[in-house]
Amino acid sequence: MMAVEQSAENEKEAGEVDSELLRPSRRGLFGLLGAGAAGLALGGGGGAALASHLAGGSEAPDSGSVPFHGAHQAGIVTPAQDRLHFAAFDMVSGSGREELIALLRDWTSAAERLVRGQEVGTGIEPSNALLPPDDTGEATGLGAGHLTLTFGLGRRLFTGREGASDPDDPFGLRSRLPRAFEPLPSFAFDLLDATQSGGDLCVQACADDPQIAVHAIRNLARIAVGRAHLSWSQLGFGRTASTSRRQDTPRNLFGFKDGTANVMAEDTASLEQHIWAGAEAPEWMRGGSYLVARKIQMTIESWDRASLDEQERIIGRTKREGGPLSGGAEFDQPDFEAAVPAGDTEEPMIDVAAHVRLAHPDHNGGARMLRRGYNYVDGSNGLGQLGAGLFFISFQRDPETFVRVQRSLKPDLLNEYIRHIGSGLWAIPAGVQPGGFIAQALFE
Ligand SMILES: C=CC1=C(C)c2cc3[nH]c(cc4nc(cc5[nH]c(cc1n2)c(C)c5CCC(=O)O)C(CCC(=O)O)=C4C)c(C)c3C=C
Ligand SMILES: [Fe+2]
Repeated sequence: MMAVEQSAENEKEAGEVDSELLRPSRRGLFGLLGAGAAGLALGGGGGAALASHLAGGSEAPDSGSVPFHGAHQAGIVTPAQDRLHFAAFDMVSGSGREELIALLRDWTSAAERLVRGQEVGTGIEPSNALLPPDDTGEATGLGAGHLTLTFGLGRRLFTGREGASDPDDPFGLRSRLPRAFEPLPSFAFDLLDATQSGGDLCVQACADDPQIAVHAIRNLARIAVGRAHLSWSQLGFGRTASTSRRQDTPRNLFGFKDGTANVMAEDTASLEQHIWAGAEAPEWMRGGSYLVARKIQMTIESWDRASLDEQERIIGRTKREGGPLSGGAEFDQPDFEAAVPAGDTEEPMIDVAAHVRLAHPDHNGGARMLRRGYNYVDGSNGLGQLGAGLFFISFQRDPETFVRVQRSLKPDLLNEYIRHIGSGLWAIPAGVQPGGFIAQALFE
């Protein structure tokens, strides 16, 4: 026990120890000797930890690490980190069930290390210097940065390629398709770009540091080579939702607080009711969820020319405090019946086409989702306009929730300033157990 603590203590400084191996300082040497001594006292275990150090990894999680294993995948109710790298992958044609399972196993092993702030595989030093290192190295020394990796399965894995002649069931999953996993319909005003939509698999990498999230996707893409390829990805730089009451509400690129009325981690009853798939779902999906991603371009230059009154009318909340226009503070309930006299008649304080009215559960049969989106800026278009917007992500027990809310946003005043340009829907299987792999129950 003492020896385990000792090796864990040493491993806390794994990044330091690794670099110190190349240029051993007194402190580095002492750390290694300490680990070595502990290894001798322990026998195999401590020795393995030292061997792991020498191989460029550490076995103890970094203090900023979020556990990978659990009943649900991390990265849903985890307090939203500030950085995103979202990636969609397509299985290479000709690959089948065996390749898919092998890929999910390999991604699991890599993810278990990455979220602990460890290098993948044998790290940045290969066993043979003539070979490329297993890990690309740019996150070495950065720690875990609260990295979460959330894996999703696209509908095509179950249904086969569109237009392919029956029986096209390359992954043997046709009979496992959940009833709720219907494709998203097209919505009014959609201007979707196929090169930024869909995918057989998705990985949502969130972290405190963009380099950690980018490193994770890059290394998962390398591991996938020959089985799946990266089809598109999106960087996000500022969370646009809180997923815990402990977090302050952030702002989107329209400058409004976003994520106020979200389903929060502390609200376990709402999570059970609205976010986690339950008895209605096949067993492998229970405890999972559905992820909808929408890349929504925001015409921020025209928004910036709208008056404050107009901006607040469109959203239905005040810009500074985020309180409902019917009165009260940020977390007070909006009163959609509240009205003010206007000539001979009355005018609702929250416009009939304000975003929060149309998106509110009262307007959608009680439907609720957990929003976890990010701001993005992809550069500019050469006409003085930023390619900027919201990479909207929501988790819900049934994709129908998103469909319902998005349909009710048809008359939304916001639509004049936004365009949906990318879209995807993935089934997010339940969490991974130690020794298991992503979506294991689907293949049993
Ligand atoms: C289909 C779902 C939604 C899309 C797409 C969407 C896009 C979108 N939203 C904002 C800004 C805000 N949204 C706010 C609230 C809000 N939005 C949705 C759903 C979608 N938004 C919901 C369910 C809610 C909560 C409604 C409620 O229960 O009151 C707010 C207000 C603050 C908040 O509660 O988060 C803002 C601001 C933008 C800019 C946008 C597309 C670019
Ligand atoms: Fe919204």
